[in-house]
Parts: sequence; C-alpha cells; structure tokens
Amino acid sequence: MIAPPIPPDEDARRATLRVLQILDTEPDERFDRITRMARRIFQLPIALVSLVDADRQWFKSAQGLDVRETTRDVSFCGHAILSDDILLVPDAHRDPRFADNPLVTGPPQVRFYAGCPVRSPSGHRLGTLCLLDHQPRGFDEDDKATLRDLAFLVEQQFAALYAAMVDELTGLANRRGFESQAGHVVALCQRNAWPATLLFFDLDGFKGVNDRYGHAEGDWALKSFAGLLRYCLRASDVVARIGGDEFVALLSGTATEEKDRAMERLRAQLNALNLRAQRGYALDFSVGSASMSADAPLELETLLTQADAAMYAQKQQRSAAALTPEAGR
Ligand SMILES: Nc1nc2c(ncn2[C@@H]2O[C@H](COP(=O)(O)OP(=O)(O)OP(=O)(O)O)[C@@H](O)[C@H]2O)c(=O)[nH]1
Repeated sequence: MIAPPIPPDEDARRATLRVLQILDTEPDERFDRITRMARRIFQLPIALVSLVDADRQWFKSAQGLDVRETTRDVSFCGHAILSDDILLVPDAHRDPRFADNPLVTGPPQVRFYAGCPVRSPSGHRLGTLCLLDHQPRGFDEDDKATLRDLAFLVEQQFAALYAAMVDELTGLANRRGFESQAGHVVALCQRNAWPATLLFFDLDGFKGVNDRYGHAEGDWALKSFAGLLRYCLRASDVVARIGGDEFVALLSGTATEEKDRAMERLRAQLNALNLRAQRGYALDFSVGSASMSADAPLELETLLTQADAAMYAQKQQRSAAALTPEAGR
C-alpha cells in the first residue's frame, strides 16, 4: 500500500477547511441529495463526500457506508486530491497503490473507486465526491463528465458556506465565521476551565494607504497583514478580519507569556515585511487584548468589547506620542 503524499498547499487547504467549519458537523441534506443522486445514477452501493483532514478523511455525506471517517494513510481520496483529474481505480486488486489497502482487503471491500476532487472557491482541493463498488467496473468519458457535474454541485455548496463564513479578500474568517467558531471555542474554554485571550488589531493610518497609493495597494496591505497573523499564530487559534482594517484572534488555552511571544513574533515579522517590501509606507497596527482565566470566565461579546476598548486606548496613546515634539527628533 502507498500512503498518499501531502499536497504542497496543505496548510492553506486545512486552514480553508477550518474556516468553512464543516468538519464534524451534522449530516446536511444539501450534500446528502448529491450523494443519493450519484448512487442512483451510477447504480453503485457507496457514494461519499469525503474531506481530507490532517490525519483522517471525514465524510460530510455517506451513502451506503456506516463509518464517518477513516485514517488518511489508507484513504483513496488522499491520493485523489493531488490533482484536478478524476482518480480512477477500476480494480483495486490490480493497483499496487491499493491492492493490500485494509479498505480493500477488509470492509468495506473496495474494488472500484472513482473520486473527483472538490475545491473551495479559493482553489484548494478539500476532498472528493467519490464512488465505491465491491466489484471491478469500467468508467467511460460520459461517466466522468457526469461525476464532474455532480462534484460541481458539491463545490457550489462549499461556495455558499464560504460566502457566509469567509472574508474573500484575505481568506480569513469574516465576522460571522468568527462569532460562530469563537463562540464554540469560548464555551469549550469555559467548560474546561482553560484560559483564553482575545486580541483586537486595527491597522494604523490605513485610510492614508488607500488615499495615497490606491485601493489595490490597500488590499495588498490587508492581505499581507492577514498572512502575518496566519504565520505568527497557531493553527488552532481563531483568526478573522471582522471589519475594514480590523482583525481579531482568539488564542485558547494560552497563558500571558505565550500571547506575549506571539505578539513579539508578529512585530518582528511585520518589521521584516516593511523592510523587504519597501512600499513607501510602513504597515503598523494598534492592538488590545482581553483575557479570561479559569476562575473568571467571560462571554465572547465581553472579550470583544474589552479588547476593542484596549486597542482604542493604545491607538490614542500612539497617536498622542506621534504628535509630541520628542517623537519628531
Ligand atoms: N483597500 C481596502 N480598503 C478598505 C477595505 N475595507 C475598508 N477599507 C478602508 O479602510 C479604511 C479604514 O478606515 P479607518 O479605520 O479610519 O483607517 P485608519 O486610517 O487606519 O484610521 P486609524 O485606525 O485611526 O489609524 C477606510 O478608508 C475604508 O475605506 C478593503 O477591503 N480594501
């Protein structure tokens, strides 16, 4: 058996899966309708919408299969997401990649596999719409075209989720996506008596970047800052752009020192970016934070209000400092 290699866009791919908030969710009729249709059209026992996560494939929709996930190393779909083409395995017994795969030698006894990658609007292959049979079988060009059409319907559902939850410019969660994701995380921290910190960022003088260098440059600045947040914070932190030049990050299970280290990393990376990019201005931000400890849990809304107020106070301080005569010397 050959375990599937990791695609080059793996980090961004998994980040997209996270902001879509689709993993481990309840069955959804919008996806089930597509897999039911696939099973009926192709007269096959099993049709799945499989999403490839870090160490597993998780089935958003499964017709004809009781399990909701398998490990990634045995997944056919892990291979299928490596290209835009349909992965076709007419007879797994004759394919060295899969002949001794436990899903072939044991239940569900896969002999035939056809998987069409399904992409997010940002172009990342999140998983597949796939068909499985216990018998070897053929699959002609017409069949492939039909499977592609059905996969497109899955992608349309992703697009709807994406529009609702994701900020199109930066690929981070939008306000709604943040509130939904961060709401769960805060509840989890409250239940387990874990600390959490909310950081509220606002770019400094951003209007001036738009006014002097144009909107496209402003967009570049927003995307660059989003990229830095993604790079400097942990994959488990919830990061979002919630307004024009306003960004938030919810760090869960994080002590103050860790938060301080993350902020140091961010300042250092921002300085490096400003030096490297030489855009005629320096990107900068004000930030405020609010924390809840194990014995003093807070609601998300309170954390947001407190962190926003702290950010605003820092912004006032920074602009006052910029106006003092000492600052100009
Ligand atoms: N390029 C670009 N600009 C945007 C976008 N969304 C909002 N803006 C602009 O962001 C600016 C935000 O305004 P302010 O919050 O007053 O910006 P600021 O100059 O950073 O002000 P301070 O926060 O006081 O430093 C406005 O000029 C908006 O037009 C966007 O998606 N792209």
